[in-house]
Amino acid sequence: MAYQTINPFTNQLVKEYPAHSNADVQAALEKADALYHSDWAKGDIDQRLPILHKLADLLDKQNEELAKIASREMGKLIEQSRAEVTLCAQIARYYADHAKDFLAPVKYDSSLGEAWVEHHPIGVLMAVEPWNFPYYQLMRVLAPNLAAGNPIIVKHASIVPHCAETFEHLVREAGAPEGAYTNLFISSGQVSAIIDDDRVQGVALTGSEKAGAVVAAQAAKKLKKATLELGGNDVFVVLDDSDLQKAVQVGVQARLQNAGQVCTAAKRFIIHEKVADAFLSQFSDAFRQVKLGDPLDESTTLGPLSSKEALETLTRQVEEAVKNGAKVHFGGKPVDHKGNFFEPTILTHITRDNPAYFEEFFGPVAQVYVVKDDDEIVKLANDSHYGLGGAIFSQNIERAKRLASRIETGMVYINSLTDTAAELPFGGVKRSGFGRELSDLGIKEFVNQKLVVVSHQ
Ligand SMILES: NC(=O)C1=CN([C@@H]2O[C@H](COP(=O)(O)OP(=O)(O)OC[C@H]3O[C@@H](n4cnc5c(N)ncnc54)[C@H](O)[C@@H]3O)[C@@H](O)[C@H]2O)C=CC1
Ligand SMILES: CCCCCC(=O)O
Repeated sequence: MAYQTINPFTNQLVKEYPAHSNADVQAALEKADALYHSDWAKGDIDQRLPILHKLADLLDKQNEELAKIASREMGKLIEQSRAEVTLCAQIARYYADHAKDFLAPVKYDSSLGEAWVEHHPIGVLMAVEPWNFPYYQLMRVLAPNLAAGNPIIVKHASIVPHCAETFEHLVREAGAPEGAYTNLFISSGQVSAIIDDDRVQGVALTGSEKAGAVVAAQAAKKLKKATLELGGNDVFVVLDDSDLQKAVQVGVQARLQNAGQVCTAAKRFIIHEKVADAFLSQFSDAFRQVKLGDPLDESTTLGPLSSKEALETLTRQVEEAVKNGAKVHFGGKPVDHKGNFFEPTILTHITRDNPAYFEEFFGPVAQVYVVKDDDEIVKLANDSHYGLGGAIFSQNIERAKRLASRIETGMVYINSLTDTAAELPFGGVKRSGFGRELSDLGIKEFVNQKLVVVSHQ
């Protein structure tokens, strides 16, 4: 697995990073485990939280430089890369300000005596992260666990090594001791060996269902906890009583942000039959306005996919969908360009026997389904192997809330795209994974919630 920076807009190799050896892995494990057994990890949380404040300040100060590194390495529009760096600073500050309260002892009334639950770090964690939010995915694991005292060893995606290395340098510059956060350019086999190591107590993975299944099994074999943030095939429901203009405008953003490479992107558009024609017409018009180009050019509205392989996969998926009966309402093809561009695309008439019906399209390809009532919406939304997020547009909030409760996902947003914020839990069900990141839930995934009881006897 070569760690390479290849600019997705030019497909030019920029830099190759040397892989870390098994000796490097052992050294990282020794440093992380030694830190876990030190007062830094097990002692007062107040010695760790200033690092997160400093990290947030560094992210804000270096936002433009960090954003350019990400846009050049994985193709995200520069404005979206800036927003990602800002979001990372917000997550760092959130845990700097709230972790102490989240991890404070919780008293329990009990007939057995004075009882409370303490929160202790459990040890070294292995994080395995994807390229699509090259900094945010790392911060989602680092911030809560640095506050809690769990050292992190991370394997980032092989196509974003510059982001990976830069993030590690920032964490050290913020004052984190050696062993608190270590980035390793390693293979899947080396990840497996790390998970197997008795000094590692848990695994956090964000990525594909395939990677999640393999890594979670490796963790389970050694009875280690895992959190998995995997793929999604999220619905974007537009009801007959929605603000259609807003639904179209948000729908375009929800499908095309990050060139559609978002686990919680809107992928299955479920439109009430009364507004289907109007929605499709306005949605197509909006796709027609899209400007493909260099992600660093502020006027670009659709950048390239992250890699040649991602473009080949998406092209194959669309071809297969059409072969099995889908209709191309708009777009449908890769763009003849040196970069990895795919046209903004709308597919309709996807029947349940079409493989596309159950597939996630990790790119600017919208599947549109037309339904007649709310029961059909719920049936269609839940007829999926995934259960990550979802969005419902309606001006009848009570109706939307009822639908939100019936949709089998980990998150539902009403009159908004499926978003994320430090203070809100993120995660899904079914093959979208398990566990939650961010909020008060995220910081408790890898702590020992330890009961202490002082008997009255
Ligand atoms: N839930 C989410 O936020 C994301 C989900 N995805 C899903 O992943 C798919 C492909 O994106 P990729 O980044 O290529 O996902 P991927 O699952 O191939 O890679 C994610 C991370 O897992 C690592 N990995 C893969 N197989 C592994 C193994 N056997 N052992 C250890 N590590 C392994 C990769 O090197 C990378 O660091 C997308 O189609 C989407 O479904 C991708 C990005 C984000
Ligand atoms: C803005 C939403 C972030 C989703 C991160 C993901 O694709 O895993």
